[in-house]
Amino acid sequence: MTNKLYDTSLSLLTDLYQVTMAYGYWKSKTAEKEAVFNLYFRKNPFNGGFTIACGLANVIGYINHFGFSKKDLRYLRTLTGNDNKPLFEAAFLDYLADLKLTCSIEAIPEGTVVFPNEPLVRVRGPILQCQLLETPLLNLINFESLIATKAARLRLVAEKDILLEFGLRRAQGVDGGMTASRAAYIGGCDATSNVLAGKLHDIPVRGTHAHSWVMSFDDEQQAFDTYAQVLPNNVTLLVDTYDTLQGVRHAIETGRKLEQQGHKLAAIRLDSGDLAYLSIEARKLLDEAGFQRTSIVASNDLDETIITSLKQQGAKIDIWGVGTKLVTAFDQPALGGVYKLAALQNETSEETTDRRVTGHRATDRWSYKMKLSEQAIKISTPGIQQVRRFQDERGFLADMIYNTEEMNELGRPTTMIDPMDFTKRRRFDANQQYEDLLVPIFLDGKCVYSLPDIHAVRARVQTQLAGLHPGVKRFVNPHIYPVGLEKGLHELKTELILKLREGASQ
Ligand SMILES: Nc1ncnc2c1ncn2[C@@H]1O[C@H](COP(=O)(O)OP(=O)(O)OP(=O)(O)O)[C@@H](O)[C@H]1O
Ligand SMILES: O=P(O)(O)OC[C@H]1O[C@H](OP(=O)(O)OP(=O)(O)O)[C@H](O)[C@@H]1O
Ligand SMILES: O=C(O)c1cccnc1
Repeated sequence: MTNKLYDTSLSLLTDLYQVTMAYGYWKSKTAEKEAVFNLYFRKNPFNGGFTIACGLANVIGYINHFGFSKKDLRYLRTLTGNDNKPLFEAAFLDYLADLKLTCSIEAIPEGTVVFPNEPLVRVRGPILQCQLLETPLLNLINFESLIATKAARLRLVAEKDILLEFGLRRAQGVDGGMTASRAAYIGGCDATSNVLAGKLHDIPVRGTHAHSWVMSFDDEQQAFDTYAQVLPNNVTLLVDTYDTLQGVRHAIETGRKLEQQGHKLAAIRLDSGDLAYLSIEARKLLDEAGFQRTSIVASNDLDETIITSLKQQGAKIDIWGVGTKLVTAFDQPALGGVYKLAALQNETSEETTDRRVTGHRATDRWSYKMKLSEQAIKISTPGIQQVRRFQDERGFLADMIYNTEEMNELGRPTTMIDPMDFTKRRRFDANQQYEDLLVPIFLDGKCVYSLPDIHAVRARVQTQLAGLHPGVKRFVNPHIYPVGLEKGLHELKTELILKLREGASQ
């Protein structure tokens, strides 16, 4: 976990504007006002049809260690405005020194398939605290979900083959590498080459050897034989340093010597050239020499498109080593998750106003909030949101976002409306099977969630993917999984948009 790596307070791991806004709330005496924020993304990455939720374990670690240390506060005290005077007054820093998070947080467990506009995390608590969490939560969830999704895509194309994550050397810094290794394993990799990730996250570690090993000997045969003598129980030989097929013959020769000593040649690795042609030819040479059980590993800038193509070409590859394009999410370097204010505790004076604004039943406690935009996709959804996933024995049918406050009053919602086209509606009858996806993680600042181990999270990804229709999982123009708003929430949102637009034009 992040905090194991950086043994220090991470509370300053945020954008300055979160601290200046926190100061603003404190100064204007609204810091304790209860707010609700939702964290969600607007588009699946890689032009795909699904996303894998990941990063919650690090969120829990971050929040459990939250607190401004003396050094943090000393640093904040040095910050100045454009008049060279301190940005924050001392009493605010004293407030931060004593600050303990009391937020209640619900989230969708790691390893769940999720879709655009669904709240992955919902934070409820004093607005100052919710605000301070925006940047770290986005940082933690966006990257890990992105990499877990990439790995899940690789797993889909690799099918039953072994998938190794080789990315550390190309990762975005130390934490990029550590976090990517964790998320890649959760998404579907079988092991990583990253030894520290193996130790900290309990991920299996695997590896072969580099060209330098071969180059450090006078000839390739000597290099292979020596490697096999030193590590007879872990022999995967990289055969492409000089001439790949000649390298395979040298590996076979080493394999024969290994067999005489009761060991086996586990695999050879191809790292350049035409991987389809070379793997087919290498397979022939190995089989003819009686090494049918020796596997072929391939690496070299692989991604899901190349692996698909290699499989279509009949490549004889059993193990895929994927680095750069996995850990850097090469074709889409960020998931665009956002964190938006969705409700604010009502005060008596606002209650009346809000009732008038929304004309809604359950607005006594909350003023619902949303961000308007010229772009429909950027309009946020108000409410204390939950996601209800309807399913049957064949898999997932649709996800309905609803307002938990409305549920208390209206009972079970049954009509779901497509947010992009309100004429598209779907009814779910009362005995339709469902699961509510967000579960309690923190209650008044106290962690109430017991984290599943990483292997269980990894297994969850596969069961979740099995619940999706194949069309949603295809890479080219995937079928769009239905996600809609519960009718009451749709109406609330529509009323609020109309009201805000009216207000803005006055
Ligand atoms: N048969 C194939 N079909 C599709 N893509 C392939 C095939 N064989 C290799 N590739 C991919 O083609 C890309 C470029 O390979 P290229 O031939 O430039 O590498 P190379 O021969 O190893 O050169 P270098 O030594 O610079 O790495 C790599 O991403 C590799 O995975
Ligand atoms: O290609 P990736 O998916 O990132 O997988 C990791 C790469 O790292 C190693 O190469 P190295 O960096 O030593 O040099 P190379 O690219 O010249 O092989 C390995 O041989 C792979 O090619
Ligand atoms: O073990 C390997 O073969 C390996 C590890 C990291 C990067 N490339 C290859």
